[in-house]
Amino acid sequence: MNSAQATPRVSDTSSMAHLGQIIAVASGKGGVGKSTLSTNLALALAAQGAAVGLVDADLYGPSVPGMLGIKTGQSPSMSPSGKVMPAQAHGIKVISMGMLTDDDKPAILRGPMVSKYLRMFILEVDWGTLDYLILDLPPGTGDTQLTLAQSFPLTGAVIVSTPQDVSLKIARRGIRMMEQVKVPILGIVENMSGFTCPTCGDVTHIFHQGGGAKIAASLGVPFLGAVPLDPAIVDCGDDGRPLVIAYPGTPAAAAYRDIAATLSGRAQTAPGMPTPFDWHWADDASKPKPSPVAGKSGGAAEVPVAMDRSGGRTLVVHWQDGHIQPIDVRDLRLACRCAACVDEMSGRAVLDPATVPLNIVPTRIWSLGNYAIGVSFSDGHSSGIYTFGHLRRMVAAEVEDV
Ligand SMILES: Nc1ncnc2c1ncn2[C@@H]1O[C@H](COP(=O)(O)OP(=O)(O)OP(=O)(O)O)[C@@H](O)[C@H]1O
Repeated sequence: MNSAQATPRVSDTSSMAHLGQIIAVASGKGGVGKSTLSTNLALALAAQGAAVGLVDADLYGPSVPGMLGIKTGQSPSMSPSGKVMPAQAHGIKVISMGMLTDDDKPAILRGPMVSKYLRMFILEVDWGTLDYLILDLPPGTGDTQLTLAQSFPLTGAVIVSTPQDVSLKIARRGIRMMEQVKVPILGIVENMSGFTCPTCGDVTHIFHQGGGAKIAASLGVPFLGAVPLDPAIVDCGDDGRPLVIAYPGTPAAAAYRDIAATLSGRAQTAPGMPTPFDWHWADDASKPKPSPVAGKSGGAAEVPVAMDRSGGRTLVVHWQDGHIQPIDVRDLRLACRCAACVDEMSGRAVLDPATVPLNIVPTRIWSLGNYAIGVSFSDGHSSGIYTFGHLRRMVAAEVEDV
């Protein structure tokens, strides 16, 4: 187990509050359309009126400047306070390694330098006050992902996949990696999921459909939408005018806007409970404060407004729609979906309920973004992430095989 797994992170959100929601766009493998999604998502959020920054965190193969028509190889100017001025393109602020080097000369950087540049891109850029900072991660599960997850209070990650089984399996691995480093999964996007006819605009499904939605359901994370394959996206990438700007009427542009609307809707379902919190179960220290807004019918089903304990063995979750849900703490342990408890590929349970002590209790419960909680238990297990959706859907049947 590495240090990221051993030491759950409790975010210090206060010093980075001006960055707004920090959303990482990730994929298990390259070429699935991550940079295209990051760029169009950032523009779609900006079109809703949000202040948006975009970090091209792919230091080795920066593609965002090309997609946005930003000049490369020119040193950015500095603000009077000594911060790097981001480029401005189509109403969003952007920083990329491509702005510092010619884009045909990929950066050769050792691990510590990767970390240094990423910190600079996030902390030493004059972002002003943002609603969203979108991070376009390089493909895979390496240094960049770990640095970002461990150093910054990410609101969560959007995972991009394509419909082929192999991609979806790799996406599942990416999700597991994010969960291991305690980054909540905001959802999965299936890209290139059907073909948009350039003549009539109809979408034909040339690969099988629905794999992204199925994986999302099996992992208990939201499915954010499917973006069809559209040849115009490639031309837009080459022309520096992303699809939502150049061809806003296409099905793919509508898909990007829907994804942005879903993500921002989720961000706005607050106020839930104030975060961050780090609740010590035994003495009730640092118990999460309840939301200023009490639960009532018509509220959101998957937003908790308070958490409590009852009798030492029951976690009581009060939801925004007024539902009060008692959860036995051993059931909570048995419902863990981390890679050690559920097989990564098949989704089958690996945890043997007989190995979980009857008197198990949580030791700590902490907030992860505004989307999930992490729990460490008295048996030493602490790698599970419980999204609010997962908690809400926990029913006796899920844990009846005790
Ligand atoms: N829905 C789509 N329809 C057609 N082409 C697409 C679509 N999405 C992305 N592309 C094209 O696929 C190629 C790869 O996209 P992109 O660079 O966004 O992928 P990536 O996952 O960020 O790749 P990398 O791993 O290199 O960072 C680009 O040429 C892009 O224009």
